[in-house]
Amino acid sequence: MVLTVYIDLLSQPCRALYITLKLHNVTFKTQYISIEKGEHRTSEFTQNISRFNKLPVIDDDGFKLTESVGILRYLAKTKTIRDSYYPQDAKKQARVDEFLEWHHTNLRSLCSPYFIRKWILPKFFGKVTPADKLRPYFNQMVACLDNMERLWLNSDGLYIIGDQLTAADIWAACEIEQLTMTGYDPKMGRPKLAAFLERVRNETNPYFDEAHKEVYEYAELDKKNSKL
Ligand SMILES: N[C@@H](CCC(=O)N[C@@H](CS)C(=O)NCC(=O)O)C(=O)O
Repeated sequence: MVLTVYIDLLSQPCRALYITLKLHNVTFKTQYISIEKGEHRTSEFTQNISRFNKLPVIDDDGFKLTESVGILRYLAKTKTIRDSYYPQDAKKQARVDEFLEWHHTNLRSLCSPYFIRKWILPKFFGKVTPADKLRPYFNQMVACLDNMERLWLNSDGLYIIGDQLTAADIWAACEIEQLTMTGYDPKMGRPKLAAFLERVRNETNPYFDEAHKEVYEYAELDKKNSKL
């Protein structure tokens, strides 16, 4: 049975997984689930797909798995994933994992709270967070992006780890790119981050743009609306 992937491309880990699969020519069937419409919270989803009610989820011939990084590691063992992308050598793999772990407790934990309050809650649920309540979330996102610039992109390498694209770059770029939907430009004042994002996009296109189609459309729309 062909690998089935349950995703919503407005979700960062879903985009990272989608790009990974496309980059490696893995055959898969996409099952789009709308988080906005609550399709991940139906009893059918809970019973048959995932009790965690989160995306992405894969179903590989009846083997269902959640957590994008866990899925990446499973794919690296069961499909043809380039060694440079998720290396099998213990030390090289540990470097990619080092970033992926940092990502979850930093980029994701410190940037998405602002993204959720500034964009998701008003857009989909009509819940507006007052500016003074938003400020601490904004500040923690800015500090985290500064750390990305200062701590991870401070070497002469082209990517987060050396000169070759790894999964770390995709997980990072997908997280950072979505912040543009809030009207904030993460590249501004961060030249290394700007060059990095451009490089990742160029290296992985057309898949990066395919995955980010809705993100770009919303970012453009919000830019226009904020000018009105
Ligand atoms: N750590 C998980 C995160 C999964 C996650 O939080 N997915 C979000 C979308 S980005 C989701 O499904 N949210 C739906 C909800 O919480 O209701 C991963 O990397 O896969």
